[in-house]
Amino acid sequence: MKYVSTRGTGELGRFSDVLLLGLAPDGGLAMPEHIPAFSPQTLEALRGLSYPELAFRVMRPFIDDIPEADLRRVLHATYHPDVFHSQDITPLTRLGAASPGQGELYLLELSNGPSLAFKDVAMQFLGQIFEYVLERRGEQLNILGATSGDTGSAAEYAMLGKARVNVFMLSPRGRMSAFQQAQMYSLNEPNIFNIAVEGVFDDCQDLVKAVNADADFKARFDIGAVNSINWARVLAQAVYYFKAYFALGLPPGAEADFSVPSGNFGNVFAGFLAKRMGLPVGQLIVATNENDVLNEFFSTGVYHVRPADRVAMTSSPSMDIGKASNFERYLYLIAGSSATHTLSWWDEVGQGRPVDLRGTSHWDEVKASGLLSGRNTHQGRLETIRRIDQQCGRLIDPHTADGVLIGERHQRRGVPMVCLETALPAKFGDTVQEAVKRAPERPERFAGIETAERYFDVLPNDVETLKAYIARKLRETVKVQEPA
Ligand SMILES: Cc1ncc(COP(=O)(O)O)c(C=O)c1O
Ligand SMILES: N[C@@H](CCOP(=O)(O)O)C(=O)O
Repeated sequence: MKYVSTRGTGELGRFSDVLLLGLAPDGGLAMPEHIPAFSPQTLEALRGLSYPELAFRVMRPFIDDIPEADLRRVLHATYHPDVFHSQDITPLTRLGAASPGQGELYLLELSNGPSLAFKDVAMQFLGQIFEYVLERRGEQLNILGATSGDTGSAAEYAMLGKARVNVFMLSPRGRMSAFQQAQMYSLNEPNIFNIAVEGVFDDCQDLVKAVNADADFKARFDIGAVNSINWARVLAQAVYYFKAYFALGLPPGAEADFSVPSGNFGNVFAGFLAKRMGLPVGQLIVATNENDVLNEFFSTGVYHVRPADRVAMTSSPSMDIGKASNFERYLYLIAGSSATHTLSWWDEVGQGRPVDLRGTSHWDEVKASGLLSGRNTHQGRLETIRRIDQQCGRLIDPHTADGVLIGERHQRRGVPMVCLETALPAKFGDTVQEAVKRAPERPERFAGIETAERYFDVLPNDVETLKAYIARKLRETVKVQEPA
């Protein structure tokens, strides 16, 4: 399978190339040349497979430059019950019926991995596959990432002790939960560099893109990416939609709906990918918090990114995002894989102008694509956490609550609604406490983490300062020599 950029300047290579590349040189995102779809028979043959085998079958059409046996080995090492604390890796739990006469509500548990968020599912794969590809090529990778709280720790846990990888992780200073900050900043490892940026998540993400846009710096310092701008992240996330669908035990071809707490649009795009691959996904619900740029688009046809000073601090902080990176992949597909369209739309986005699809055939395509949306607020979040706790005996985190509430609003008679559990409540103790008047349980390994010593540097929102920092840290790191 060959990969191209959403903005169209030539081929990017095959899977291993785009894995290490992260972002395309023209600033676009890597996409497969086409999306292979399973026939109904092939799809049925996936039913009942173990997670690693299912992952192999779903990902294989996109990864044809790694020998089958090696890919299987990597996937079996990644998706191990010891890592995800469940034989099913991503178990599906029935919550009950939202209201009489409506379909059943389910929770897809994605957050039982090392960092207690859904990011682990794909990030653990990235840790393994990076190591495999870098080893084969004899190369080194310096990952530059941006986090609003969960990608950071998932990436750092996945890359801990990896000899060929360093992680530079940008986080918005003071805008993550106390647990999230402690989880990342307490790591004192030679290959991990935590950087608190004076800005919001979007500033961090823009810095990542700006560093990647400097071709000389990127090549000189082997800069790679772990955010969902990296195709491998999205691909690995598509697998759990298949797993959940088969776990529902529906008759062949019957539809299931999914509700996805959304910010950077990676998770819901992975669901859209699964749908395009032939999985009978009906509605894909894009659930946002008060930072509702995506809800605005799906309700009006206008995508208008929010400048940093208009990104609110909310009680689902990991979704405090005003620019959704993977939205570019979605619009690229909506436009029939047209890089010309994406290029002109992102030219507008780059200049702070809206992309307005109202009255166009593209808007018809959007409406036919199955994506719908809704927006939640602090009050709705608290009430949902409380209600699901009381009615179902299940404590959920604030982001998952956004997904559950908006999912319920879109429920269809007789169609199951699967709500993605994107983090565990332990990560957002204050909000959960406010909702149910008790502290969420946390795994023993995180006891008292908030009081641990913290290791991070503070940088201004400035790309040249960041590049100088990376260069200096790599010079100082004994095991990484500055390239000649
Ligand atoms: C807990 C949680 N929920 C939801 C999201 C939103 O997911 P996405 O950015 O893939 O839309 C994030 C961050 O990405 C998150 O950390
Ligand atoms: N919510 C994320 C932000 C980045 O998302 P990603 O999926 O693009 O890595 C976070 O918690 O860091």
